[in-house]
Amino acid sequence: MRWIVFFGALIGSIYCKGKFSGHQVFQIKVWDVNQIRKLKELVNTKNSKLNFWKVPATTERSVDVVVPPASLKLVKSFLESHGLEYSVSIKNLQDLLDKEVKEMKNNRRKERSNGNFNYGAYHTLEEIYQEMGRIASEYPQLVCRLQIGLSFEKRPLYVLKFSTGEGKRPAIWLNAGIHSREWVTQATAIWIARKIVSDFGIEPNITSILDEMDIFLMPVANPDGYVYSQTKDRLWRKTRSTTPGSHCVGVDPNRNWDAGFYGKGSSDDPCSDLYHGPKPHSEVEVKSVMDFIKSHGNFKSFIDIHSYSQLLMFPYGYTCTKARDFDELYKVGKEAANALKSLFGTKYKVGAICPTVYQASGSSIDWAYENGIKYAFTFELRDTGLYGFFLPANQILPTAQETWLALQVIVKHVKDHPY
Ligand SMILES: CC(C)C[C@H](C(=O)O)[C@H](C)S
Ligand SMILES: [Zn+2]
Repeated sequence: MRWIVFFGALIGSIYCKGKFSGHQVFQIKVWDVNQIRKLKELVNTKNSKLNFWKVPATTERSVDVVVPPASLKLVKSFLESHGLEYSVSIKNLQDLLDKEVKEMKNNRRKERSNGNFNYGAYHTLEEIYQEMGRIASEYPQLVCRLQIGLSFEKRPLYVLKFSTGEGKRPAIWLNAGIHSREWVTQATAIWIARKIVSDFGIEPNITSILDEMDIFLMPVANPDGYVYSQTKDRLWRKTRSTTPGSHCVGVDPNRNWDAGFYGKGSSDDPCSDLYHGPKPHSEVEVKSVMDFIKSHGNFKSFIDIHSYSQLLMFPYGYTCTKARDFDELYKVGKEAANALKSLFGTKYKVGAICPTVYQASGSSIDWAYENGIKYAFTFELRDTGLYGFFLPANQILPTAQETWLALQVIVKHVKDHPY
């Protein structure tokens, strides 16, 4: 009898095993270009089922890769045989996932009983959309929740507009969650929404900015992907659109913009996480933002919030040629990174995308910059790989608070340097 129970439990555990059970994250040090070349071989190993969170790019940047249990031996011998130093930053990815799920469930119970939105927790799309609606209804003179379209799976694309005036005033676009698995970005964005309404009229900086400019904030730029990352695959990055002739789903919404589209640093393989899509703005989530910004016609800044690596970057990504405003953007970026660091000492690297990380074609800020929006920046929030996309919820508030300091530097510079 006991054997049956044992096998039942074993099978049960196999079928109930989490998707990431036994998956480890290796952080690989890269010291020279030869090692980068070697690691690129690993990236291109078909069916290795490796999920690269940070791809081999520069010698200043470690490579983070999720290794499934079946590939642990192979990867370790590959690294050791090529003299590549590595550490195991996450011993069992499933443990972090289980913790996240448990914390979200506990938090949901608390919020249902006390009716408050806990900004230090991760939320579902529905909860974030509800909080956006609540903020708009609490401060109707200052903010409204706009719908700029529907996602591929017909979910609303909501934006909060903060404005104290009429017409098409000079405006700033704050984008978050374009890559669904980067959960700290959606959480940071909804915290910023609450911060703006709480501080307006009290804190001089945001008050003076909103006296002259409008802010548009989109906490979840890829809602379908976000729901999928919460219900099916925590590491989902792309949209959920289907590609005729391919069994693979989704387009990388940060390779789908019409700026260097199709170029190096994107992929034409629908199964790649960097798939640029069949044409520029093929993704309704991207086209809706582009159409809104173009029809408005008076945006002066576009800031796209991602995670992770602690970087503050500006154009270009599709080429390593310097942008004409390189010096000014670098200076503003450095000031913003210093402001961020002043709170908890969190260090950010500042630079143009291509030389700082890798060539990335079709990115949002390259499109913005090439369409006359000079102050275009991409943030990569915490951390540098200890937790990566699984940043614990207890780091949401400090991340949001420090990021807000940096954003205020940028937005104040935009206000003080009209063009
Ligand atoms: C502009 C690029 C380098 C940003 C990056 C990406 O889209 O790969 C995100 C941080 S995931
Ligand atoms: Zn991203």
